[in-house]
Amino acid sequence: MDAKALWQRYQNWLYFHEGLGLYLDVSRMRFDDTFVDSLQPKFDQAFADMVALEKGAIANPDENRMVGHYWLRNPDLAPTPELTQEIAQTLEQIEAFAEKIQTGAIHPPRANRFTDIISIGIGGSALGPQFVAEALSPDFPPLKIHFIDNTDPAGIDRILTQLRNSLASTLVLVISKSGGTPEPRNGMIEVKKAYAGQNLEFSQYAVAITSVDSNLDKIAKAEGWLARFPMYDWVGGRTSEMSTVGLVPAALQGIDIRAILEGAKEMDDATRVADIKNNPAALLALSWYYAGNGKGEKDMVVLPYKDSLLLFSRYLQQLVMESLGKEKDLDGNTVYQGIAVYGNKGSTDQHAYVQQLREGVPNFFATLIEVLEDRQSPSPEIDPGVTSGDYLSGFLQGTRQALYENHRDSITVTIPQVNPRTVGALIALYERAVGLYASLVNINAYHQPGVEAGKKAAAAILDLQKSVIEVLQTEKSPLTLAEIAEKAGATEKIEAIYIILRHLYANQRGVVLHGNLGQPSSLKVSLG
Ligand SMILES: O=P(O)(O)OC[C@H]1O[C@](O)(CO)[C@@H](O)[C@@H]1O
Repeated sequence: MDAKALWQRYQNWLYFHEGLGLYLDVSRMRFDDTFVDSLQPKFDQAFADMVALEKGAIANPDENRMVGHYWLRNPDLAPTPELTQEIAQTLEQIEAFAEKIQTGAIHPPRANRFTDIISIGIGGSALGPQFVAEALSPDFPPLKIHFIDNTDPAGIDRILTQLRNSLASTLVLVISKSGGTPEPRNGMIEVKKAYAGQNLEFSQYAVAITSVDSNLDKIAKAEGWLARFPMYDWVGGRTSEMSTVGLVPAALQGIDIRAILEGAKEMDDATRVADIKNNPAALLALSWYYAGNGKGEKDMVVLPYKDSLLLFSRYLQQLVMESLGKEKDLDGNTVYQGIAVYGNKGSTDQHAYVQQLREGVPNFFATLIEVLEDRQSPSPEIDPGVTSGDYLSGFLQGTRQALYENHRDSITVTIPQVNPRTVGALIALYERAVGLYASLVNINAYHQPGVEAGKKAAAAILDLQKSVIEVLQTEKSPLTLAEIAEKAGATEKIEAIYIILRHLYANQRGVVLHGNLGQPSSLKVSLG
């Protein structure tokens, strides 16, 4: 396409949201009008599905749940007056709590105010809060947030060591919708022990964000924690940033949560429009469908050209991949759907993997995120008439152009600045795009059956570990792996037993391995 035609295509397809100052450019996705027309019936269905979802249909049939994250930013849309009221009241409670914490009206027993937060949670109970903290937390927040988002002992130690001298003024948020996920549970237990180690009464520092009557909720209630905030079954983990999960940590850091909600609401209004060309989420879904042939054949590389948006790709990874990565469609057919997402930030990645994007295997499409405002103050000149921001902007355009010239497609999302409104709008944009795309490919975007399989397998390994220890406790002489497996009634699990024992041995957990560690059949095992 010559320059003139390309400029025309750019103008034809450019989407602009005036209120948010947000642009979306899909002109560098090479679909033609015939392709767009061919998808119109699927889009008609997708728009209709979305209307039903917003009205409270059971859009997550396997779990028999409504899907209501859109109500969080516009409570009047909730299907019952009770829900509308509950959403509004919870928001007020969050704000009141944050204010009391920040002013010291609620303070820890041995300090006049809280200075830090440990946020314990995983997946949707961590990624949104992490993304928002990185994007929006002020340089000197009223409370500084630290995350424990795994069951890695060294990772937990790192946070607890950093906070060793300020634990007495550190608030702990335990965030888990189900209230039973092992990683946050382990984190909570370890953190609780650390507080006990400093003679601090954990309940006076702890806040639970979880479903009413979950295991976590019961513990928090029984122990009299500082506060409990409800999480709703009609909000999925990966779409929970605008529920208590995201809003409590954000408010505590002094982030304007009403502005996040407002930005999301404005975007929700824009993405409700049943017209592909005038709906930015539909334009994204169309582009994704085009890029991957409706089968996820191309990966989505997300490159925000702004350091504070670094975690956007990680956030999107869960939103997109946990929602769209499905074996079965809604009719039970095996479809193996999904879109792989990765990325960090521009122009940093220019010096890492953009070489492959430009010249290597063409198995992706890029999403470039542009932020118009360089910084909040005037920029010094690096060269005469040129600033660092000009370089960043130039690198973005350069990458977009270089990719296009080599037949690599890209989408560009442009926002005026990174602020609570635009961050809320970005989240809402992608939530809706995922929902629409799921309808286009006829899958349930709101369940995650695959994760359960991994959780079950992990639980089975921990059960096996118990059986192996029991076998070793009843045997006086060292045993081979085969003997242990047989006595544990798990001959087919000998490899897992070897890996369990190697881990216990490496951590001085009372297991001794004699023989060549690299030759499992030579090993004899005993309790030391
Ligand atoms: O908030 P919870 O219930 O601890 O779950 C954490 C995460 O685990 C998952 O259920 C599975 O990975 C995610 O969907 C969820 O965000």
